Amino acid sequence: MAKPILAIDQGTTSSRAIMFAADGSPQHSAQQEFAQHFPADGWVEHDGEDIWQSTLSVCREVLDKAGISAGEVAGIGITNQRETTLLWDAESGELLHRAIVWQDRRTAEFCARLKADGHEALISERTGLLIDPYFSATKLRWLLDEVPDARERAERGELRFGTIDCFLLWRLTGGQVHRTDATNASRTMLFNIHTQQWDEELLQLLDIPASLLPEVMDSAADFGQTDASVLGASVPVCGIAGDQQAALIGQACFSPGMVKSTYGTGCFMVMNTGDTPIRSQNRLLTTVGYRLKGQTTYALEGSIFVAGAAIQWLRDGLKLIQHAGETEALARQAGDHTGVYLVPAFTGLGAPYWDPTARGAIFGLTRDTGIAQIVAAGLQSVCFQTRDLLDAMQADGAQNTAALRVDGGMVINNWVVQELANILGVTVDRPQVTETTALGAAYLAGLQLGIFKDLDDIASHWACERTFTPAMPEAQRNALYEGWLDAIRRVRE
Ligand SMILES: Nc1ncnc2c1ncn2[C@@H]1O[C@H](COP(=O)(O)OP(=O)(O)O)[C@@H](O)[C@H]1O
Ligand SMILES: O=P(O)(O)OC[C@H](O)CO
Repeated sequence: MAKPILAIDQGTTSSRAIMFAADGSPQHSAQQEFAQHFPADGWVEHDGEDIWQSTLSVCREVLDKAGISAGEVAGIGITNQRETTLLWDAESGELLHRAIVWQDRRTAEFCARLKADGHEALISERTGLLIDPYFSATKLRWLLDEVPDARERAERGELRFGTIDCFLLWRLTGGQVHRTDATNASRTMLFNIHTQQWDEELLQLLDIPASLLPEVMDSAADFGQTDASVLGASVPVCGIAGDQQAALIGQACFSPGMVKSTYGTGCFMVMNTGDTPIRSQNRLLTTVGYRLKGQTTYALEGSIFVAGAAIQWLRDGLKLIQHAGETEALARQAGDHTGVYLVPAFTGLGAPYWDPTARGAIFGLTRDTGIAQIVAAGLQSVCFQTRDLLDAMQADGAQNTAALRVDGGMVINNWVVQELANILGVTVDRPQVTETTALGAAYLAGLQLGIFKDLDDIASHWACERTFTPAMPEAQRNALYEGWLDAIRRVRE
């Protein structure tokens, strides 16, 4: 029997490892949360050592649970929170600063200056992105400017930059391999998605020394062998993709027009657009969906910064609930027309608004409003934000959005998924395996290892667990959504 595949899913709030059998079924998993640091308004950091230690520990735990040694694993696939930026010393591996997380807005002013100086057209054309603090480039520049001696050391070639995949690969290989894949590179705002190379002109514009950057590989490739001392044996790392692209693969969205939406800390809707990098007219991102055998498949993406994070805030900030799981029953109690809207713009608004200065608000409170109504509004905000994205995608010409494939930690909540179908007015399919991010990483590794023949072979493994069909009159759907748009207008004033 073919050996299993170990998938590492390094997410925003936790690190996970899942052992997949050679047929793609999940066998064992381990998960560890780690600390979030909020040193100033709009700043979000992770300790790179926490990321590394939690990843190592879940890998060891999952090997233990499976009762096998690392030598019995066919290969490793890595998927990761994207854009989050680290800088380390090439010799000692010492990190120069905590990771600046994708949600972090500290470079908003610098981004505004880049826009005012008229650089957006060039950056968009080359990278498919918009100028926003979300992407790695301005975070890296901030590190070079603010960490003592960093720029001088970078110019002497002593430092390495990496997104989380790249950092984990570096550590797993004992500091031997400095590589990333095309999906992660496409989120840096330094990578030319047409030529599939780091863009010299953008490096100059942003004052980033090229020696910092990793080699960019296909998403299924021989990235390197782990150092035997790390997991107890040397294992090949043969798949890497950013988590939203990995979910696209795990959801088998391989034909142009197929869309998936993942609900974790944030929400990311990604549509396969085939070999054409479609330029959005509605402030969506053009990005690399996956690159296999040198062939790039592009995608259109809508990124929302706060989805499950709103539920965490209800739990940890407002202390209205003790566990995310309680929200489903509360939302059912809330009643249909509460008129309460929660806009979770804690770190600004992502697609399609891209407003780093907006902040959150709750509207429509009355004496009848209680915990249930606020919780329901928190869950609904995720559905309304998805509607913003779907409308933008359809305005960009998306034809085939009759069914949306969903996954991520939030979709366990049946109320949310039903409400999503209601507010979108489209069918929503929830697959049997909702850990599609890790599954996508396992598929990539499996492709490289020859465990899966091709994308058709992978697609044949996708199975729907439940279909949610819209059950709300159109007039009600539109009236509810109008209320949301009004709330958005008010947080942006
Ligand atoms: N039953 C639930 N209802 C609503 N939200 C939930 C539920 N269970 C988990 N969540 C939310 O899902 C998120 C976790 O999803 P996950 O995919 O693990 O996130 P990430 O990969 O970003 O760390 C958390 O923000 C949590 O609040
Ligand atoms: O950790 P997640 O699942 O919320 O995903 C984070 C995204 O990759 C950020 O772009």
